[in-house]
Amino acid sequence: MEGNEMSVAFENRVFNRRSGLGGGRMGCTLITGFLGGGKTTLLKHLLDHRDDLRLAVLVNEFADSDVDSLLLDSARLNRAFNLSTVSLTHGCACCEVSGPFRESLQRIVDSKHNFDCLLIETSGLARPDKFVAELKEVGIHLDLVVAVVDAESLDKIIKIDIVRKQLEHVDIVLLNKYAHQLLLFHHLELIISCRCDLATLSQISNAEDILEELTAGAKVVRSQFCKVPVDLIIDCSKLQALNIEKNDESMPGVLSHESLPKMAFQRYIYDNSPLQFSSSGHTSNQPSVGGDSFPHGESFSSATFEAEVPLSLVVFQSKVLKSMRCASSLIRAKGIIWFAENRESRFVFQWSGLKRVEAISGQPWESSPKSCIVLIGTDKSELQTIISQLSASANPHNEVSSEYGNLREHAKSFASMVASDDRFKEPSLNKTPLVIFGLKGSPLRGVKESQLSGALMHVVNGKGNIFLTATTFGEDYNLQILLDEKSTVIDAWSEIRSATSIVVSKVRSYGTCSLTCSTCCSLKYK
Ligand SMILES: Nc1nc2c(ncn2[C@@H]2O[C@H](COP(=O)(O)OP(=O)(O)OP(=O)(O)O)[C@@H](O)[C@H]2O)c(=O)[nH]1
Repeated sequence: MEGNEMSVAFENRVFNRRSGLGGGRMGCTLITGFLGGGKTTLLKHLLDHRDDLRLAVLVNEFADSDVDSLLLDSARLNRAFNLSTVSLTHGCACCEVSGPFRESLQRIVDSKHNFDCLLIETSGLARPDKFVAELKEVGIHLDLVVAVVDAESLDKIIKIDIVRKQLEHVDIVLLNKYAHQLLLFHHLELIISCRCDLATLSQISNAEDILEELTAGAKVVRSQFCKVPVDLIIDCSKLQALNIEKNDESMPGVLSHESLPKMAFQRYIYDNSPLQFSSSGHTSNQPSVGGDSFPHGESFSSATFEAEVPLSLVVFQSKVLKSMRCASSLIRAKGIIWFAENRESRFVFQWSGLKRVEAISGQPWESSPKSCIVLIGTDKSELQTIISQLSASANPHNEVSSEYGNLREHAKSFASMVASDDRFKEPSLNKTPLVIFGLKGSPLRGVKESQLSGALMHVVNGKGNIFLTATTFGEDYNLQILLDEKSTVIDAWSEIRSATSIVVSKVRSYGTCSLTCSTCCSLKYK
């Protein structure tokens, strides 16, 4: 597929139809914000908590890939809610896809589904103003522009021109990756998770100062994982409550489609050995990184890596992550990974904000497994290096490394160290050299295993010396570590232990458990 990927999902629920929220008129919310702030997280939250709202969803991706629909799991949504997906290609939505974008809007307007609200997620590098003009053309009334902002990194990214532009005309800003301390009084569990989250109080107040200056009176709402009331984002009646009037004319439609340079994006498809990369219809033996200079004052490039053979986790953590950490211009990476060491699981890989890295698997493959990773940055050569390392990690013979004998020995001794620490659950080893382990939760204290182990993963991966992946199945949340030849077991264990102390001390500082609970006591939370 060429060009930009935009998907339109139509919810086709024929039961319980109501008239649209705005007295028969379909509402429309535009979700904007820089790369990695949490727009897709907000969309997921809205879809999961929409009750009987009939939503049309339109997602725009900067890169030449449908990775966002993979991350949103639109295949599952389509099946569960009878959604249909339409792909729109070619270019960045704010510049080049006005034709397909308008066609999609028209389909929504003409559809018999009587949608309550259209949600549009712009790409993290899009200016919202062009969308506004297109909406106006097809007669869709824009109710709200919501920006999702990474509270931890706002002071760094605010220097980027597009970030400032995105915030100029918003009604609501979700200052994300933080949860307010007052939640303590509602539910202990939330205060604990907030204390394990990313932004500090000083980063929050700094971000609020920046937003006050830039957004001219937008309502700023602190959030964690974008967990805000759905009607804040969707219910048009909220507009009155917030005293916000959206006038389409207030958004400057300054971008002229014709005057903008054409944006070309390339994708790389790993096609077995010898390496072949195809990019926008042309094939080359040399990987090269796509993306022209960005027409909004910054120069961003994107590259997509795809492989239909599994990637070696050993190589991924020793080479790919290393090259990502060395790439100072890498801003965002995301995608789905098929690891040779854990073939049944589909890992969602995320690199965002201040180099936060996670790889979490919760679902088996629903179609043929493959990896698809999108990279966005400002230096093409750095993206190229990462692409080369990704290619090197592809395991065309689909075989598990012959070195696994040694790695298994490492795994066994690491597992015995974990087993000796009573803050951890009993570790296990599977047939690959992965050690599966995790922190104990405390149900009486309202501390879930997933919160503690998730926080541990962020602390450890944030430091960058070792790499933890995670698998989730319902309430179960397990971490996984693969100790390759370079990482010594003792160093890895000492790093995990000190990160555990950080995570546990946060719980101890803020928890107020008055129960005599053996789990808490054994976790030393008191
Ligand atoms: N710790 C933490 N992580 C968060 C929070 N909200 C989102 N994330 C993580 O941040 C990463 C990026 O979130 P996305 O929702 O994909 O961000 P996005 O704005 O859609 O990113 P682009 O599509 O690249 O523009 C993911 O790993 C999320 O799980 C939060 O409140 N706290």
